[in-house]
Amino acid sequence: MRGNTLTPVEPGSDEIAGDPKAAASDSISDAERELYGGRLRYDQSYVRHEGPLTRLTFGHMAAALPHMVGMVLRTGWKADRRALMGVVAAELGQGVTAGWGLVAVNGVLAQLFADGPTVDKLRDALPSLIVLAVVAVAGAVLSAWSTAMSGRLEPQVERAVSARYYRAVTGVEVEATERPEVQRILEAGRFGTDSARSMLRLSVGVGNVVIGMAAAAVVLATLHWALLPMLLAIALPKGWGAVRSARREYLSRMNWVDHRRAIASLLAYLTRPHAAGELRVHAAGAKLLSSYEEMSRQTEAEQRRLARAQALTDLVAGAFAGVASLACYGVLWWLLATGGLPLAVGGTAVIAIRTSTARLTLLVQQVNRLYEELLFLTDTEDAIKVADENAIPLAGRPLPVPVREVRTEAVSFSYPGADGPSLKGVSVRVPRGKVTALVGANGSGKTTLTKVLAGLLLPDDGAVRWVGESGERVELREADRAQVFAEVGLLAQDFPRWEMTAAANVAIGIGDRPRDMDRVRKAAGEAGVLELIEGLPHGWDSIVFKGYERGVQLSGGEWQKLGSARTRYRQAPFLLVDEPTSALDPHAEIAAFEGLWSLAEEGHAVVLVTHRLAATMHADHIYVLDQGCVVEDGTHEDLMSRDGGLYQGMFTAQAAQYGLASAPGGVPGPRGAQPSGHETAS
Ligand SMILES: Nc1ncnc2c1ncn2[C@@H]1O[C@H](COP(=O)(O)OP(=O)(O)OP(=O)(O)O)[C@@H](O)[C@H]1O
Repeated sequence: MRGNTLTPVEPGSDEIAGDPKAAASDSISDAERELYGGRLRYDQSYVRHEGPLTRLTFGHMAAALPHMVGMVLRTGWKADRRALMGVVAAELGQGVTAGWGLVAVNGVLAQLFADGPTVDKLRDALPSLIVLAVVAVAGAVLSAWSTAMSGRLEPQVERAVSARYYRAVTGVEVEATERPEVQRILEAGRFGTDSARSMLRLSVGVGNVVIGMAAAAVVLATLHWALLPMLLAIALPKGWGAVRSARREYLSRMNWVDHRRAIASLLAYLTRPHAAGELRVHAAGAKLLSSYEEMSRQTEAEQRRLARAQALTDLVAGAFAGVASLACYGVLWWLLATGGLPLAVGGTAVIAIRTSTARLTLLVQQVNRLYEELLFLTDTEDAIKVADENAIPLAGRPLPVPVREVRTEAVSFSYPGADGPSLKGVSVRVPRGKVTALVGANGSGKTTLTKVLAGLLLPDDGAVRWVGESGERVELREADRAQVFAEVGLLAQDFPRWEMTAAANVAIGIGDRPRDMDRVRKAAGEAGVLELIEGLPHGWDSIVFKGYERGVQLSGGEWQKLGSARTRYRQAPFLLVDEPTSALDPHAEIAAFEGLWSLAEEGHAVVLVTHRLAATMHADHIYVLDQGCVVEDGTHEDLMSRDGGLYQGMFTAQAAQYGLASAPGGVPGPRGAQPSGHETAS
């Protein structure tokens, strides 16, 4: 199969917003099919029926524009009101100077067309000429002031909108982020965060031109009423063209979002260190590059389509504006010929119409961009709204102090869009001072259960109770979630590897609270990574990603130790660790398990998810999950005594790899661990 063939999809299946030409570039490439299993376009029904289209009508836009400009101005007001007032004053001033300029031009022309000797006419025109010079200087000063103030204001507005968006998005319930319709809206909002900045610049530009044109319109209207409709007749076709082009551009961008993201990710893989081996040895690099070229050709076809359509729209708008200009000059001719307009006023009108037409072209370009940015900013506003609707509640019932244990009672949970539940009627107890192990086959629901215990996922059915010393309890749904999170330390299977210093990678375990380097070192020591970090040329200031000036590369196991140090540094009472030793060497693994047991002895609750059953032998209580259900639970001894039990089968199979199948007790446990030193938590 050749790499660059494009197959058209079924006719009519993908026309965008009733634009049949959109179908021309909507084809599927072999690369899309091979790497992504089908056509990569933003969800068609969304583009066609939901949010974007409903707001693409001219009326909706006209109504939304003042609202959005108002929002941007309010953001600017909050960020830096002096700069905003400076910009507005400078723009208003420029409009006024433009109006004065025209009045002065009219004065000069009136003097020049008057009767009398030229020297006298020039002398009489001098005051108007001086006004013209002052107006020009004032215009230049005001323009420079506006540039300086906008430069100060724009980044602040962008920061404010971005921070608002990302704050809202990071506060959304994890379950909601799994819902495709929410995910889509949140993702679309990302593209509008810098639109606020552009909108401010464009609003200022549009404001400037509009004020200039309004001044010209006032001057023209006072010269002769008929001149004003002429100006409007030239403006209308260009305005129509601008809105049409912006709509087309926006729809195209929305429709190609997934495609563009996929291309960006293909290129990102080519330079990622962790992919370097396969890129070369498996020749994956060649495949990615050819796919990139093939998919880029598709976007180029789309760009060509847009450029052709834009050219056609410009042509039509230009033709209508040209006809309007001709008519305009015809009326002017007629007025001058019939004596309805003095010659000097005719001259001023010609200058006003010419400068207004030039401004109009600028206005059209700016409104075009403003309209497009407005659509993206509306997406961001929608995303913030949806994020707020699905936000983790900020308040709730306080947890008991201290919490003695967390319980799930007949908890069921299905991921949005999944075929079936990942947890079915699961009841477990996680007491402080004990190690509770979750075991089971891949996909049996262990990680999902830890997310429920952490308060990240709210169950569909059943209850999660946080229980205090004297039995008082708070259910997760009504609990103050910030307090729940404060109780929990996570070491997830795919824990984040922050592209920052080693110190930051540990200290981020307590969020934005002040860093305590003594405790960072202590946590690193307990996780077995202190010597390594302190032996690096830049020690704790080493950036644990190669490519930076102080960058270093850590091995998988070293990263796991750093992740473990982060969780320890957090010092949360409930520790949820998911496969914490998968990359560790045998000695490090034993040390890591020992560490977990000593944490339990200090009073922490440890939830251990692992496939290493030699470690679970010494857990206080073991829950065995199978297809989302707890099918067995008890101590290792209890579970091993169940002939034909799932745990017994798994343990025996693993032990057999070491030739120890017949002697379960003979599998080496963590050094120094107390096999039966913990009470059973059932
Ligand atoms: N984000 C998700 N969206 C939809 N389904 C999911 C999601 N995460 C997990 N699942 C499904 O839920 C089930 C349980 O997954 P979970 O990750 O809890 O299993 P696990 O026991 O931790 O597996 P493993 O041992 O492989 O880590 C699986 O069938 C999985 O496909």
